[in-house]
Amino acid sequence: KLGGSDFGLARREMAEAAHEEYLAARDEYFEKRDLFRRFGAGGTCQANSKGGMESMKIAAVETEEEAYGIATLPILNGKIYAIWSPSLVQSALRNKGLTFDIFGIEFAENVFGLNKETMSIIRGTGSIEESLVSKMMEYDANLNTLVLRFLPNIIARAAIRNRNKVQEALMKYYEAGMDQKADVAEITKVRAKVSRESGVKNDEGARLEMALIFVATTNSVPTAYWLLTNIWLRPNIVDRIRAEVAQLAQISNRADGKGRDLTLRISQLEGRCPLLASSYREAVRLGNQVLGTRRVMKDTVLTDADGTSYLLRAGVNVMWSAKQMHRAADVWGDCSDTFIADRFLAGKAGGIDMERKRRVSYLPFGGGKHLCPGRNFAFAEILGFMSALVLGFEVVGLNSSNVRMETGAIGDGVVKPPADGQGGAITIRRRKGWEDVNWLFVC
Ligand code: HEM
Repeated sequence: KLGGSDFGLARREMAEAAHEEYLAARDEYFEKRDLFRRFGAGGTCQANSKGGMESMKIAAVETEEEAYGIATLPILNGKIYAIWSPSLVQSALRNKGLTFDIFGIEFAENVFGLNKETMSIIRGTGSIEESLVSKMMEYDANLNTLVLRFLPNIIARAAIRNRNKVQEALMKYYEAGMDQKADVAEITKVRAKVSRESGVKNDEGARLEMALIFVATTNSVPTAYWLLTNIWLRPNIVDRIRAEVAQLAQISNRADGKGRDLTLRISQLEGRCPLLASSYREAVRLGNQVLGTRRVMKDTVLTDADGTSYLLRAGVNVMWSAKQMHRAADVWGDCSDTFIADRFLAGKAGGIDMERKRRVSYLPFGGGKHLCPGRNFAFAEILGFMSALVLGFEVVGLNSSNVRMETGAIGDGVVKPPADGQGGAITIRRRKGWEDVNWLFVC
């Protein structure tokens, strides 16, 4: 049965198997390299410093230096480069010879159903109704069926049906020119203006704008879920964060006599609510399982922190796993799989070296040219939401056995919680004495 939760399960199993294979390939590689090294015959992945060899070629390995951080993995008829050295990933992110554009463009064509004309413009140039929210979420849940590009009308029916509903609503919106009204967010206005000026037709522009809704929600919503559940499973953390947020709340009686206004200044959250900010970074660290991807556009040399250089051949894809980097025990400690709310508080890393290692290994928002432009917005919306929740609401019925972070499905950036209500129901209600509060957020 290719649909619904069975398909979701199969995708998770595929992703788990892929992750296991990735780790097994890395271990096998380390093991073989040590063997080669012992016999003095060569390694499976050769540093480039002695003559510009492609990584993975057998050649003499003379030194007993640290394990190489990259290797070639055979895949179907080709190969990919898999990187597990955090500093080499950083080097890949900064390098202009590697790009994500190609994948982004292919992804947009498939999953937003754009026509050839719009795609050629993109290649050349380089408020939703309540009911549409669930359509968007169903689309997101079934997105991977579309990404497969295999018989989409059969296996991606749910994704296409929900995509159509959202896009029809967007078309009405853009065709009526509502995006240019005074109270519309600047990002919406500017994007629509740019796409019109580039020659994208209104209906296609509307299809394309689904991308903004997609990128703005697909990772933020599950991240908010992992933050909420992990905080509320620890009552003492709720109390401590509540105390942090309470000192920022500016409360005044409303002029119309209808309760009180409570204003929270988002720009103060980072500096004055350190435990809340640390909990957010910890939820991001654990929930983010993104597979970073780049295409090597021309032969490119990457250099690792130890000075080892590798030649990467044009046309090959490069991948790395944020999950592996975010959970490496030598960086995050033995409890690297556990949520520790104060892990990111100043001075908790255990010295400057560890702090540096953590910084290099923390890649939830990618980097380089494609560094997520929504990361500060995500911080503001998730911490704003959470600070109001912790101050004025209580969460009832959360059960730790229902909060299960499994391996994400292929294509997931942030792993989604169990679907179809399998994570159990909870109730969110106003705290006593906070029923009359109207929440205001300013930057
Ligand atoms: C916790 C929330 C979020 C996470 C974990 C996240 C993560 C990411 C990652 C990993 C990338 C790819 C970067 C790379 O390959 O180097 C990305 C790209 C992107 N994100 Fe986010 N993101 C989040 C929230 C948002 C929000 C709220 C928006 C918009 C409002 C957004 C807009 C984008 C866009 C437009 C790109 C493409 C950038 C490009 O290709 O140049 N993201 N994000």
